[in-house]
Amino acid sequence: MITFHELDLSHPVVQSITNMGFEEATPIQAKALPVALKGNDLIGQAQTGTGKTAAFGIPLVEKADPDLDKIQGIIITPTRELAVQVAEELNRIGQFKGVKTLPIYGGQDINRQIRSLKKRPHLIAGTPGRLLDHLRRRTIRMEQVKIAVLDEADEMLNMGFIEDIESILDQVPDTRQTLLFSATMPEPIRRLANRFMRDPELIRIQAKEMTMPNIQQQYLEVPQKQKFDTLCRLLDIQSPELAIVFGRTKRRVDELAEGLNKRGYSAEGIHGDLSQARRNQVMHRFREGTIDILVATDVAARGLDISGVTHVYNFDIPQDPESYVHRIGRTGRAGKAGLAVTFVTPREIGHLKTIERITKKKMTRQPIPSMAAAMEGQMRLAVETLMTLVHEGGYQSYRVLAEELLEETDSVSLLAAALKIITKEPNTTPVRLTEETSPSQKPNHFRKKKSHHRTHRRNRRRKRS
Ligand SMILES: Nc1ncnc2c1ncn2[C@@H]1O[C@H](COP(=O)(O)OP(=O)(O)OP(=O)(O)O)[C@@H](O)[C@H]1O
Ligand SMILES: [Mg+2]
Repeated sequence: MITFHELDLSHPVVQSITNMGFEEATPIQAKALPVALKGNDLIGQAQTGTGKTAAFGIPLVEKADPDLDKIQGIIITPTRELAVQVAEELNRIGQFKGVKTLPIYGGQDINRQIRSLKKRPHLIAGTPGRLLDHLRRRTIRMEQVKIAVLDEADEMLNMGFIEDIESILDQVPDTRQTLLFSATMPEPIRRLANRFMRDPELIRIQAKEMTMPNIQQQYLEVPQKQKFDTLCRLLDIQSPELAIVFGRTKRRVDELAEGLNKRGYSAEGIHGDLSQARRNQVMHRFREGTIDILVATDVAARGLDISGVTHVYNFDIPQDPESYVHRIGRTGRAGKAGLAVTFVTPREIGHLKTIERITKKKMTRQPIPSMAAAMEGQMRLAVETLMTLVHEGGYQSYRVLAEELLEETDSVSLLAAALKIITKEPNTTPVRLTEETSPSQKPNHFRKKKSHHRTHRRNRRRKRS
């Protein structure tokens, strides 16, 4: 194990890392930091939730000069939410050194961004389209950029961002250092990446499986029409602290969020058709626990780090194994435990097997839970709620009333009635979902279809986020 003191970092950087509660470097950090600090290009691959952000964030902050009022590093991310999150983590790493990072993304008022840029951030985390926009307007200049990072590099290339990324990197001085990170790095992507990089060192944390061992993986074979009731029962039985439910399309996400609310769960949906203000609001409410179920398209599959996500439900089976790995990786982060449950219709079993083969990990089959099991789960939760209160106290003012009641009625009847009141009995309000098609049996089919036509790429990008 390597502590951050052994890594030759400056005092203010060590101070902020300590302040963030990091004690030891994670394996990818231990291997990538010395290479990145030395100034070499690198391709870093390690499983989800293992601290890749700090693996590039620490060198970015370490190499930035807080007294130079110029942009000195850029991080390109596939989604807006990820740009925001990466900027936040880098601001924490830079807090004592005085290195500031600004997120720049589409859907936010450009004039407001221009005003923020005038405050002279040292680092920028942004999405490709909006970064290019600022470069064209010359509101971002990159003459002083020394490090460029592509986070979730393979996803950006899948999404057809390659030309945008090339145009951005074209404007960064050739002497720059380039770092590329992702939990998944298919071979063709690595070859392609070499175009942007000089002699990159490949740093891979070798693992038997693509997924983290602390994520328990299960699947249920469920007919399409029973999926929603099954999800509700699982939620009743498992009572997740925070859960993400992934749906295939935007319509699916809207319908699922609405259906869950009808049945008394506190859920909100996020996808690329919502206004950016709304997307930010939903993420904020989920992070602080105001809602406990986030229903999402794959827009939330990459990189998002929300502590307390205990469960991931793939309501619709993901399109390809990479997407599966990233989706379930929203739980089980930083060593915590997590449970991932995937629904598969009888005709999708072949697709599930493909995912298992590529991730080199078997999912455990679970039966469809019964209504009685859901009821039992909710009763157990009621008892837990009650016992927590008993231990915590704070019900003194109810004691006299309780004693009076006990004079007239027996204690078991009283307690049983009280439990019935606090138990949320399974709700069976009818909910109808529009049918969705299954993913293609050829998991990577859309990746092979390359188009260099700009409008086409833009359309596809919009469809995916
Ligand atoms: N050395 C460390 N010690 C303890 N916690 C850490 C350490 N490094 C990072 N973390 C925490 O671990 C969590 C996951 O980190 P991060 O988001 O960087 O993972 P990632 O590898 O980028 O995952 P993904 O592939 O999903 O993007 C974060 O909450 C981060 O603050
Ligand atoms: Mg990440």
